[in-house]
Amino acid sequence: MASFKIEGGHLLSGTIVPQGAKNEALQVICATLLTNDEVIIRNIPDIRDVNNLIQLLKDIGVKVSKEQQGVFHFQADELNLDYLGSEEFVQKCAALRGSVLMIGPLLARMGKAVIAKPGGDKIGRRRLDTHFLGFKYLGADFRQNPKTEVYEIAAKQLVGTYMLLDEASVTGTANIIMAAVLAKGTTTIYNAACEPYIQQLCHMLNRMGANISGIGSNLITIVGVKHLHGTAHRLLPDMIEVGSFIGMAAMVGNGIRIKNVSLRNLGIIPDAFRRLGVKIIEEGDDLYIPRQEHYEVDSFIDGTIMTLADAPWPGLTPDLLSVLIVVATQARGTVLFHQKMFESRLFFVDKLIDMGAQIILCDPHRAVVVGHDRVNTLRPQRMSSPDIRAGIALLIAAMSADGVSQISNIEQIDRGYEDIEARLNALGAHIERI
Ligand SMILES: CC(=O)N[C@H]1[C@@H](OP(=O)(O)OP(=O)(O)OC[C@H]2O[C@@H](n3ccc(=O)[nH]c3=O)[C@H](O)[C@@H]2O)O[C@H](CO)[C@@H](O)[C@@H]1O
Ligand SMILES: C=C(OP(=O)(O)O)C(=O)O
Repeated sequence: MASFKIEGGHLLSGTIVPQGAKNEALQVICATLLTNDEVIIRNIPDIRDVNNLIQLLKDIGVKVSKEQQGVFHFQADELNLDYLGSEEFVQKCAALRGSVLMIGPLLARMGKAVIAKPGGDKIGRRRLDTHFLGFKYLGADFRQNPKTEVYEIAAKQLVGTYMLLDEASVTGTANIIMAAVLAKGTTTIYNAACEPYIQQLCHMLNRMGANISGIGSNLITIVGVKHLHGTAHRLLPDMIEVGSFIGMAAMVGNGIRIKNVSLRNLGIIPDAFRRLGVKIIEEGDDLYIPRQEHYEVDSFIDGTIMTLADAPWPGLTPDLLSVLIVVATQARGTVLFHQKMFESRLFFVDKLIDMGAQIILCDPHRAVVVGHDRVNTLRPQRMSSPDIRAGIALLIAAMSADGVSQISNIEQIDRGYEDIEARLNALGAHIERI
């Protein structure tokens, strides 16, 4: 298990370029399974989750070649069907949540998929009901082995239909769309998730010959086609990384420019930081975050205490609440965070409390942060990263602390942030991988 040793108290300045979006990458890489032709994807981040998924695709016979940093060619013209059912493949899938996104394309193309309960963050129960209910609507047969937690899905012919999803699941929606593009007839998905990740997937599929409309809304219509062909696709900048850098710039920045953020795809993210009082200047498609001597939490119009809560897109993504919490620890004022979607994502605040933050964890879903207004800086600590976003939040907290901190289990951070210590050290951070 690797660790970061962080010498805090250094101000960061300069320009940082966000990597390609992890969650989009996981979807569109799986979508390459839908055609015999070559698909080229650009701006692929060099991170653990994406690299593990690419390896899984190679294992099942997809030809993958790297043209240059971030540019990969995929060709799924000869898949190894026997390996798909093997114990080894099923176990490898279990290590990576993104592997679940292979089910839709495999079902559409091969008529069957076998997958173990996927891994990912330890952030509470993460059911897959929406995925399987969607496949069932399309006529698939679903079986679960309760002992091995292996799921088997099979269908001779998927047939389009109307479906109302039980919740707007991000990967669930992507999976159902990928299954429906080659189904017979028309599929209508209501209560669909509509994150930029999903929009990008739909645009790519349409360029491959699919017929998807309603992109960007929660009502998606897919007219099935007989086959898809190759295309080229470029990933958007990772909006969660952009948000993480805004948080970092607010806490320890001395003027930070985040380049080419694709502002119109950030949705409400910059405004969530602005509600904590963080000044963000939009310059073309860049964000410039000046040094924040002080920042003051907004209140609601009626004067009541600010609440920041997650919600399905275009609401605030749950993936940024951990970073927003760290930023709030040094704001002037009080804010209530309500993490509605996940059950265990707030427990990491214990570590911030150990660092001297004033936080009341009301219950697993709600935490009140009373900001220090920079009067007291956080204290250095030894801690472990429970999940990817808590990991980056703790890294930001450690960079702001006066002294040397250590964060273990940084493999969680590596799941989603490319070469993070080198990129932050280039701005003036003092982070060492040990
Ligand atoms: C690989 C990937 O893309 N992962 C993202 C994806 O995970 P993933 O697609 O697995 O997450 P889901 O959207 O399925 O659900 C996330 C959680 O939110 C709950 N839920 C979901 C929708 C809803 O309307 N109400 C509700 O309460 C679910 O029960 C679950 O506990 O979306 C999550 C929610 O944005 C993000 O945190 C993950 O980073
Ligand atoms: C929860 C996340 O990832 P995953 O869904 O892959 O666990 C995340 O990216 O914040």
